Amino acid sequence: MEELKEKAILVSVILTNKDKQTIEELSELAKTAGAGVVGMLTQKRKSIDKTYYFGKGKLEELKKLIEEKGANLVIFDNELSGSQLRNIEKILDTKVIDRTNLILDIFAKRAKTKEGILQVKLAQYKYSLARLRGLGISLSRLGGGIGTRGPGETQLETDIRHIRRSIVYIEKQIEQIKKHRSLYRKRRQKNLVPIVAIVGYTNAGKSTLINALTDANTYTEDKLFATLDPLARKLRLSDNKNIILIDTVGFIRNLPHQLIEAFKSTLEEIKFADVILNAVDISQSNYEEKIKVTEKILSELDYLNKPIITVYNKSDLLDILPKNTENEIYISAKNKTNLASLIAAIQSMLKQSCD
Ligand SMILES: Nc1nc2c(ncn2[C@@H]2O[C@H](COP(=O)(O)OP(=O)(O)OP(=O)(O)O)[C@@H](O)[C@H]2O)c(=O)[nH]1
Ligand SMILES: [Mg+2]
Repeated sequence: MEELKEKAILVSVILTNKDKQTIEELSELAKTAGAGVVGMLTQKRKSIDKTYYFGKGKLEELKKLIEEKGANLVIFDNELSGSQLRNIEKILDTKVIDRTNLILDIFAKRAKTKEGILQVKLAQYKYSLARLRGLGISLSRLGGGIGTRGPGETQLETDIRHIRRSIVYIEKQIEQIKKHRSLYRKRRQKNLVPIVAIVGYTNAGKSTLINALTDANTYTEDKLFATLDPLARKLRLSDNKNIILIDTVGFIRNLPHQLIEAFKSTLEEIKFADVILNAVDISQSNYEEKIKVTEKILSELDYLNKPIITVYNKSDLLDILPKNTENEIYISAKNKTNLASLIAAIQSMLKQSCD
């Protein structure tokens, strides 16, 4: 029997001209999370409405669209505050979530290892805490003092306390796992095996590439965030030297900061890389923007000073294959095209960084 899907309407408030393509990505995210997209609504605005995020007229239009399409979920491309979520939900009488929550949900579904699960939980708790705190402020603004201390507020306080305690508990567990991880790393470093980390926008083909280069059987899928946990695989080069290839979680524009925070220990694997491969899906028209997103996240993590090879993947979908340069290699991980050039580029980059 087919799974009963949530029927979602996507809403995007466009504040700048650059925001155009994000609703398509939101649609991919919604599908990855298992929702069916039944409608889309966009609005251009100069500024954000504090109470409803966007205009009230548009909100009425959205309500009609929900009825018309029989939708039971509304997903906002923009990040909403706790009180905005609540206000919109009240008017629409339908579940409302924002992009951050959607991404967190996908991560929660994908997480398999203990560390992955803990990291996602941590991010989700931090997300909830921020939303609840916002509500706390808006509730206390309703007047404060006698009469406003209803059971609702008490419940809110209990919830906040519970979440805070859970956060501390999870952080301790993650710290423990981190220690184990660094032991492994030290052992690897002792063996002086160079590390090559594959990073890049989600769905660029990172896991396919690691599979093509080694006999790893990493999970790949034409969905966003197929990989959450870093996977290390040994690759023996022609000179009989080994390198370690590391697959990493995919990046996305406006990656929720709670997730970057929570996944810092996983992303730390990149810190110990000798060379970074930035995998890019060259078949996408906006691939340059995606390179920038990856570079921005790398720079936020302070890893941009490492030698980087840009690996233009999916070049089988191009009509003409552009020429490789020293740090730009065109490959097809799927067809295993040009992998020898990529390995040669890695070797030469490693040599340079050792000299
Ligand atoms: N045409 C073509 N498709 C490819 C190529 N490499 C990967 N793909 C497809 O692109 C999709 C994503 O591949 P993955 O390897 O899962 O991508 P990823 O970067 O690991 O994605 P996340 O783990 O979600 O961040 C899959 O459907 C692959 O089959 C390629 O060289 N050519
Ligand atoms: Mg992957």
